[in-house]
Amino acid sequence: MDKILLRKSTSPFDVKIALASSKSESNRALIINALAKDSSENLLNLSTARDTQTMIRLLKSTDQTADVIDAGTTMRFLTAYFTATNQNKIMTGTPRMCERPIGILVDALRTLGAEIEYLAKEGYPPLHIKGFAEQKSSEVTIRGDVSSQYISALLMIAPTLPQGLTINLTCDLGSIPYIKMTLEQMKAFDVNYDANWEAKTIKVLPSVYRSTTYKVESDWSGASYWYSIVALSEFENTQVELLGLKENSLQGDSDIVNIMSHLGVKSTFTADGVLLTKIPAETTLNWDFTNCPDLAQTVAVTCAAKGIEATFTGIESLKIKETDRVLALQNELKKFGGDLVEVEKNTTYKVKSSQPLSIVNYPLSIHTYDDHRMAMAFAPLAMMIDVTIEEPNVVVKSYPSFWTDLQKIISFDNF
Ligand SMILES: O=C(O)C1=C[C@@H](OP(=O)(O)O)[C@@H](O)[C@H](O)C1
Ligand SMILES: C=C(OP(=O)(O)O)C(=O)O
Repeated sequence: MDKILLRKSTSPFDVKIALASSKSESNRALIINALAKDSSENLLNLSTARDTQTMIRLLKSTDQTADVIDAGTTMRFLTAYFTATNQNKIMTGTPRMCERPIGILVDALRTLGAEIEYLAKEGYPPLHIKGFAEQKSSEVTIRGDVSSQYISALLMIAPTLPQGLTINLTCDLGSIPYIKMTLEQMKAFDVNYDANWEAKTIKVLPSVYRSTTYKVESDWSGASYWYSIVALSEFENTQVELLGLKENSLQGDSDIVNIMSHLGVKSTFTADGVLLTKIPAETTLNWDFTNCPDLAQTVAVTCAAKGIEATFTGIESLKIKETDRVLALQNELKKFGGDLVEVEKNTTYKVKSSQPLSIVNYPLSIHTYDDHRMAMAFAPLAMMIDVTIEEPNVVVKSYPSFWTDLQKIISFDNF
């Protein structure tokens, strides 16, 4: 299936969606559980996302080469895990994965005493983890403005190191909720930490993970596409209940509740999840995505299509994700009269909107750049117009049942 044509929604809907579970929580639970030297049977509701299935496969595999495909957390978390457990492994992935930086994590692991070599370009996968004979330092200093995944990776192995670990963070921190998610999941497995966010230090003493039953929450990043669907639906009585989401979530992307309250969606928490209903939208939005970078594409498409004037900050990290998401958004928003215009170098962007949509070429066809979030962020346009999504299978990275779920509200053709 290399294209899918989504037919414009023609009626209101009232559906319940059993969302995919969070790949971020799942991948942390799997690493921590492996460090607790337990099987994964005590982990409930693990994600079916390819990123998580890849993590499960590679944790079990005895092959020397670990191919993470395009999973960033799997690459970064396993690099630290294989180091801490002194395994001789070659870490690799897709060509794009080999363009996503890992030098900051490798430098930190080398400071701790690991022997790691780059097999192609300095600072990028593929790399060869050769061993970790003895801990040379109990402290590392790393910058926190490139990817929080390096910090999460180091934190999870920290209690298993003979001297424990103190992490000193420099620069402006990004994706902090993901670091807090890591720390909370470590705590769930009985490991404590001492974090001083003012001083930007996190200390973990040598300690033992205690295996426990852990249930993964549904995925708030995946929920964001349903918020966009409700925001863009032309029918006032449309509503969607997303199952398995909690009001007090470990996931920073639960901020979508707040963002969408400005864009026309009300959230009401229920016994089973959250009910989304339509409310009037505001005309402008200013949002800093530093703590929720994965929501930026969803919100950009929603604002562009709804005619909401939006200013985005904190989206620098989008350039080093599955694709350069800033460029991908610019290219695709332009196809219906929108854009993402850089107004201050690398810091501030304005979403150009188009109301009514001004389609440059019919039929509207969205290129997805091997990025699941491009496919899912543009799919809600089907509330307003027929739209083709190219390479729709990309969604398997985080939300394999996305198209099946979408079929509950609209019809579409595969080709
Ligand atoms: O730790 C995690 O689970 C993630 C952290 C974020 O990455 P960065 O820290 O690189 O922003 C996020 O974009 C990614 O989808 C998942
Ligand atoms: C950036 C993402 O994932 P990762 O960095 O883990 O590949 C994502 O899922 O949007």
